[in-house]
Amino acid sequence: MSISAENLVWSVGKTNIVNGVTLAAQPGKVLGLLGPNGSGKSSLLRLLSGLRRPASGRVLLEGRNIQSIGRRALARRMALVEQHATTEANVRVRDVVSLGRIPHRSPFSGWTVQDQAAVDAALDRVGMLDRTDRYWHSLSGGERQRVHLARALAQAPRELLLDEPTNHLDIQHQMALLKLVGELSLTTIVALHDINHAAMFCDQLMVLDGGKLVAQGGPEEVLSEALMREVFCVEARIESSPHHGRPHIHYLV
Ligand SMILES: Nc1ncnc2c1ncn2[C@@H]1O[C@H](COP(=O)(O)OP(=O)(O)OP(=O)(O)O)[C@@H](O)[C@H]1O
Repeated sequence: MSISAENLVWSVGKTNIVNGVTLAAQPGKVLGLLGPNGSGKSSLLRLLSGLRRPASGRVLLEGRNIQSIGRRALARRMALVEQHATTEANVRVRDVVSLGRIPHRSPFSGWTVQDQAAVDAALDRVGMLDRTDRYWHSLSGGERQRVHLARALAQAPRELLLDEPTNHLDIQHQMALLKLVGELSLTTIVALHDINHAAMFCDQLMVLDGGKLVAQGGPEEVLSEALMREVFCVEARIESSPHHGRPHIHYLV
Protein backbone atom coordinates (compact mmCIF):
# COMPACT_ATOMS: atom_id res chain seq x y z
CA MET A 1 0.00 0.00 0.00
CA SER A 2 1.72 3.25 -0.95
CA ILE A 3 -0.29 5.78 1.06
CA SER A 4 -2.67 4.94 3.83
CA ALA A 5 -4.11 6.57 6.91
CA GLU A 6 -5.35 5.22 10.20
CA ASN A 7 -8.02 6.93 12.24
CA LEU A 8 -6.93 10.47 11.34
CA VAL A 9 -8.34 13.28 13.44
CA TRP A 10 -7.68 17.00 12.95
CA SER A 11 -9.50 19.57 15.04
CA VAL A 12 -9.96 23.30 15.31
CA GLY A 13 -10.96 24.15 18.85
CA LYS A 14 -13.45 21.52 19.88
CA THR A 15 -14.59 20.77 16.33
CA ASN A 16 -13.23 17.72 14.58
CA ILE A 17 -12.77 18.83 10.96
CA VAL A 18 -11.35 15.43 9.95
CA ASN A 19 -12.95 12.83 12.16
CA GLY A 20 -11.50 9.34 12.32
CA VAL A 21 -10.60 8.79 8.65
CA THR A 22 -9.03 5.46 7.69
CA LEU A 23 -8.10 4.90 4.05
CA ALA A 24 -5.75 3.04 1.77
CA ALA A 25 -4.91 4.26 -1.72
CA GLN A 26 -4.09 1.55 -4.23
CA PRO A 27 -0.68 1.95 -5.88
CA GLY A 28 -0.87 3.48 -9.35
CA LYS A 29 -4.62 4.08 -9.10
CA VAL A 30 -6.75 7.20 -8.90
CA LEU A 31 -8.76 7.65 -5.72
CA GLY A 32 -11.44 10.36 -5.97
CA LEU A 33 -12.28 12.33 -2.84
CA LEU A 34 -15.83 13.65 -2.86
CA GLY A 35 -17.91 15.58 -0.37
CA PRO A 36 -19.97 18.75 -0.01
CA ASN A 37 -18.38 22.14 0.68
CA GLY A 38 -16.71 22.17 4.07
CA SER A 39 -16.75 18.38 4.47
CA GLY A 40 -12.98 18.31 5.10
CA LYS A 41 -11.47 17.33 1.72
CA SER A 42 -8.73 19.98 1.68
CA SER A 43 -7.98 19.39 5.36
CA LEU A 44 -7.60 15.66 4.73
CA LEU A 45 -5.28 16.22 1.74
CA ARG A 46 -3.10 18.53 3.87
CA LEU A 47 -2.87 15.84 6.55
CA LEU A 48 -1.98 13.20 3.97
CA SER A 49 0.75 15.43 2.53
CA GLY A 50 2.31 16.03 5.95
CA LEU A 51 1.60 19.78 5.77
CA ARG A 52 -0.59 19.37 8.85
CA ARG A 53 -0.08 17.11 11.83
CA PRO A 54 -3.06 15.08 12.95
CA ALA A 55 -4.32 15.43 16.52
CA SER A 56 -4.40 11.64 16.52
CA GLY A 57 -4.00 8.84 14.04
CA ARG A 58 -1.24 8.55 11.46
CA VAL A 59 -0.41 8.72 7.76
CA LEU A 60 1.75 5.91 6.38
CA LEU A 61 3.87 5.75 3.23
CA GLU A 62 4.77 2.16 2.40
CA GLY A 63 3.87 1.39 6.02
CA ARG A 64 6.15 4.11 7.46
CA ASN A 65 4.76 7.02 9.48
CA ILE A 66 5.33 10.17 7.40
CA GLN A 67 6.30 12.08 10.52
CA SER A 68 9.48 9.98 10.63
CA ILE A 69 10.34 10.85 6.99
CA GLY A 70 12.32 14.07 6.42
CA ARG A 71 10.65 16.95 4.50
CA ARG A 72 13.03 16.64 1.57
CA ALA A 73 12.68 12.88 1.27
CA LEU A 74 8.91 13.25 1.45
CA ALA A 75 8.93 15.93 -1.26
CA ARG A 76 10.96 13.63 -3.52
CA ARG A 77 8.11 11.16 -3.65
CA MET A 78 4.88 13.02 -2.84
CA ALA A 79 3.48 16.19 -4.42
CA LEU A 80 0.46 18.24 -3.42
CA VAL A 81 -1.30 20.75 -5.65
CA GLU A 82 -3.46 22.89 -3.44
CA GLN A 83 -6.74 24.46 -4.46
CA HIS A 84 -5.60 28.06 -4.08
CA ALA A 85 -1.92 27.64 -4.80
CA THR A 86 -0.34 31.08 -5.07
CA THR A 87 2.86 32.16 -6.76
CA GLU A 88 4.84 35.38 -6.89
CA ALA A 89 3.59 37.53 -9.75
CA ASN A 90 6.90 38.41 -11.40
CA VAL A 91 8.16 34.91 -12.22
CA ARG A 92 7.98 33.03 -15.47
CA VAL A 93 6.29 29.68 -16.11
CA ARG A 94 9.63 27.82 -16.26
CA ASP A 95 10.67 29.26 -12.86
CA VAL A 96 7.49 27.97 -11.23
CA VAL A 97 7.91 24.49 -12.69
CA SER A 98 11.63 24.46 -11.81
CA LEU A 99 10.65 24.69 -8.13
CA GLY A 100 9.53 21.08 -8.46
CA ARG A 101 13.20 20.06 -8.83
CA ILE A 102 14.33 21.52 -5.48
CA PRO A 103 13.90 18.28 -3.48
CA HIS A 104 16.08 16.44 -6.03
CA ARG A 105 19.02 18.89 -5.98
CA SER A 106 21.91 18.99 -3.54
CA PRO A 107 23.13 22.40 -2.28
CA PHE A 108 26.26 22.01 -4.43
CA SER A 109 24.85 20.68 -7.68
CA GLY A 110 23.98 23.05 -10.47
CA TRP A 111 20.98 22.79 -12.74
CA THR A 112 21.39 19.46 -14.53
CA VAL A 113 20.30 18.07 -17.90
CA GLN A 114 17.97 15.76 -15.95
CA ASP A 115 16.38 18.73 -14.16
CA GLN A 116 15.74 20.48 -17.48
CA ALA A 117 14.35 17.29 -19.05
CA ALA A 118 11.95 16.82 -16.11
CA VAL A 119 10.73 20.42 -16.36
CA ASP A 120 10.25 20.22 -20.14
CA ALA A 121 8.46 16.85 -19.92
CA ALA A 122 6.14 18.17 -17.21
CA LEU A 123 5.28 21.29 -19.23
CA ASP A 124 4.73 19.15 -22.31
CA ARG A 125 2.34 16.83 -20.43
CA VAL A 126 0.10 19.72 -19.40
CA GLY A 127 0.30 21.38 -22.85
CA MET A 128 2.25 24.45 -21.66
CA LEU A 129 5.62 23.87 -23.33
CA ASP A 130 4.94 26.74 -25.75
CA ARG A 131 4.47 29.19 -22.87
CA THR A 132 7.58 28.62 -20.75
CA ASP A 133 8.67 32.27 -20.97
CA ARG A 134 5.31 33.76 -20.09
CA TYR A 135 5.05 35.74 -16.87
CA TRP A 136 2.79 34.30 -14.19
CA HIS A 137 0.58 37.40 -14.04
CA SER A 138 -0.20 37.05 -17.76
CA LEU A 139 -1.66 33.55 -17.42
CA SER A 140 -5.35 32.68 -17.23
CA GLY A 141 -6.69 30.82 -14.18
CA GLY A 142 -6.74 27.54 -16.10
CA GLU A 143 -3.19 28.03 -17.41
CA ARG A 144 -1.99 28.68 -13.85
CA GLN A 145 -3.63 25.49 -12.70
CA ARG A 146 -1.88 23.51 -15.42
CA VAL A 147 1.46 25.08 -14.49
CA HIS A 148 0.95 24.08 -10.85
CA LEU A 149 0.31 20.53 -11.99
CA ALA A 150 3.48 20.69 -14.10
CA ARG A 151 5.42 21.84 -11.01
CA ALA A 152 4.11 18.78 -9.16
CA LEU A 153 5.02 16.46 -12.08
CA ALA A 154 8.54 17.95 -12.27
CA GLN A 155 8.89 16.78 -8.67
CA ALA A 156 8.70 13.22 -10.12
CA PRO A 157 6.45 12.00 -7.32
CA ARG A 158 5.08 8.52 -6.79
CA GLU A 159 2.11 9.91 -4.87
CA LEU A 160 0.15 12.87 -6.20
CA LEU A 161 -2.44 14.76 -4.15
CA LEU A 162 -4.67 17.14 -6.09
CA ASP A 163 -7.21 19.50 -4.58
CA GLU A 164 -9.90 20.36 -7.13
CA PRO A 165 -7.44 20.54 -10.03
CA THR A 166 -10.17 21.16 -12.62
CA ASN A 167 -12.02 24.05 -11.04
CA HIS A 168 -10.76 26.79 -13.39
CA LEU A 169 -10.55 24.67 -16.51
CA ASP A 170 -12.85 24.68 -19.53
CA ILE A 171 -14.46 21.33 -20.33
CA GLN A 172 -11.82 20.30 -22.85
CA HIS A 173 -9.03 20.91 -20.36
CA GLN A 174 -10.97 19.28 -17.49
CA MET A 175 -11.28 16.09 -19.52
CA ALA A 176 -7.66 16.28 -20.69
CA LEU A 177 -6.35 16.80 -17.16
CA LEU A 178 -8.37 13.94 -15.66
CA LYS A 179 -7.36 11.63 -18.52
CA LEU A 180 -3.73 12.63 -18.01
CA VAL A 181 -3.96 11.95 -14.27
CA GLY A 182 -5.23 8.43 -15.05
CA GLU A 183 -2.42 7.82 -17.55
CA LEU A 184 0.35 8.87 -15.15
CA SER A 185 0.13 5.60 -13.19
CA LEU A 186 0.91 7.48 -9.99
CA THR A 187 -0.93 6.81 -6.76
CA THR A 188 -3.28 9.76 -6.94
CA ILE A 189 -5.83 11.16 -4.53
CA VAL A 190 -7.91 13.86 -6.15
CA ALA A 191 -10.62 16.01 -4.58
CA LEU A 192 -13.34 16.72 -7.12
CA HIS A 193 -16.73 18.42 -7.09
CA ASP A 194 -17.96 17.03 -10.41
CA ILE A 195 -19.26 13.61 -9.39
CA ASN A 196 -19.83 12.48 -12.97
CA HIS A 197 -16.19 13.22 -13.79
CA ALA A 198 -15.13 11.37 -10.64
CA ALA A 199 -17.22 8.36 -11.72
CA MET A 200 -15.67 8.44 -15.20
CA PHE A 201 -12.03 8.88 -14.30
CA CYS A 202 -11.44 7.47 -10.80
CA ASP A 203 -10.76 3.83 -9.98
CA GLN A 204 -12.05 4.22 -6.42
CA LEU A 205 -14.07 6.88 -4.64
CA MET A 206 -14.41 7.98 -1.05
CA VAL A 207 -16.99 10.38 0.29
CA LEU A 208 -16.54 12.73 3.24
CA ASP A 209 -19.42 14.25 5.13
CA GLY A 210 -18.80 16.38 8.20
CA GLY A 211 -15.20 15.14 8.36
CA LYS A 212 -16.22 11.48 8.40
CA LEU A 213 -15.73 8.96 5.64
CA VAL A 214 -19.25 7.81 4.83
CA ALA A 215 -18.60 5.67 1.75
CA GLN A 216 -15.67 4.17 -0.11
CA GLY A 217 -15.24 1.68 -2.93
CA GLY A 218 -15.63 1.53 -6.70
CA PRO A 219 -17.83 4.19 -8.36
CA GLU A 220 -20.67 1.66 -8.87
CA GLU A 221 -20.62 0.70 -5.19
CA VAL A 222 -20.34 4.21 -3.81
CA LEU A 223 -22.69 6.27 -5.94
CA SER A 224 -26.33 5.74 -5.07
CA GLU A 225 -29.46 7.84 -5.16
CA ALA A 226 -29.63 7.59 -1.35
CA LEU A 227 -26.05 8.94 -1.03
CA MET A 228 -26.84 11.82 -3.38
CA ARG A 229 -29.87 12.68 -1.26
CA GLU A 230 -28.34 12.21 2.19
CA VAL A 231 -24.85 13.61 1.64
CA PHE A 232 -25.23 16.05 -1.26
CA CYS A 233 -28.88 17.02 -0.61
CA VAL A 234 -29.98 16.57 -4.22
CA GLU A 235 -32.45 14.30 -5.93
CA ALA A 236 -30.84 12.33 -8.69
CA ARG A 237 -31.21 9.25 -10.82
CA ILE A 238 -28.16 7.14 -11.59
CA GLU A 239 -27.71 4.90 -14.60
CA SER A 240 -24.83 3.02 -16.09
CA SER A 241 -23.73 5.16 -19.04
CA PRO A 242 -24.27 3.43 -22.38
CA HIS A 243 -21.24 5.38 -23.64
CA HIS A 244 -18.50 4.73 -21.07
CA GLY A 245 -20.07 2.11 -18.78
CA ARG A 246 -19.49 4.11 -15.60
CA PRO A 247 -22.31 5.45 -13.41
CA HIS A 248 -23.86 8.64 -14.74
CA ILE A 249 -25.89 10.94 -12.51
CA HIS A 250 -28.92 12.83 -13.78
CA TYR A 251 -29.79 15.63 -11.40
CA LEU A 252 -33.48 16.36 -10.93
CA VAL A 253 -34.98 19.75 -10.18
N1 LIG B 1 -7.49 26.61 9.71
C1 LIG B 1 -8.81 26.49 9.94
N2 LIG B 1 -9.39 27.13 10.98
C2 LIG B 1 -10.72 27.01 11.22
N3 LIG B 1 -11.55 26.26 10.47
C3 LIG B 1 -11.02 25.62 9.42
C4 LIG B 1 -9.63 25.69 9.10
N4 LIG B 1 -9.41 24.93 8.00
C5 LIG B 1 -10.60 24.41 7.65
N5 LIG B 1 -11.57 24.82 8.51
C6 LIG B 1 -12.98 24.47 8.44
O1 LIG B 1 -13.04 23.08 8.28
C7 LIG B 1 -14.12 22.71 7.42
C8 LIG B 1 -13.59 21.86 6.29
O2 LIG B 1 -12.81 22.68 5.44
P1 LIG B 1 -12.11 22.10 4.15
O3 LIG B 1 -11.50 23.25 3.41
O4 LIG B 1 -11.21 20.99 4.54
O5 LIG B 1 -13.37 21.52 3.36
P2 LIG B 1 -13.53 21.12 1.84
O6 LIG B 1 -14.32 19.86 1.84
O7 LIG B 1 -12.22 21.10 1.15
O8 LIG B 1 -14.44 22.31 1.31
P3 LIG B 1 -14.67 22.94 -0.18
O9 LIG B 1 -15.37 21.89 -0.98
O10 LIG B 1 -15.55 24.10 0.10
O11 LIG B 1 -13.33 23.33 -0.73
C9 LIG B 1 -14.77 24.02 6.98
O12 LIG B 1 -15.89 24.27 7.79
C10 LIG B 1 -13.69 25.04 7.23
O13 LIG B 1 -14.24 26.31 7.52
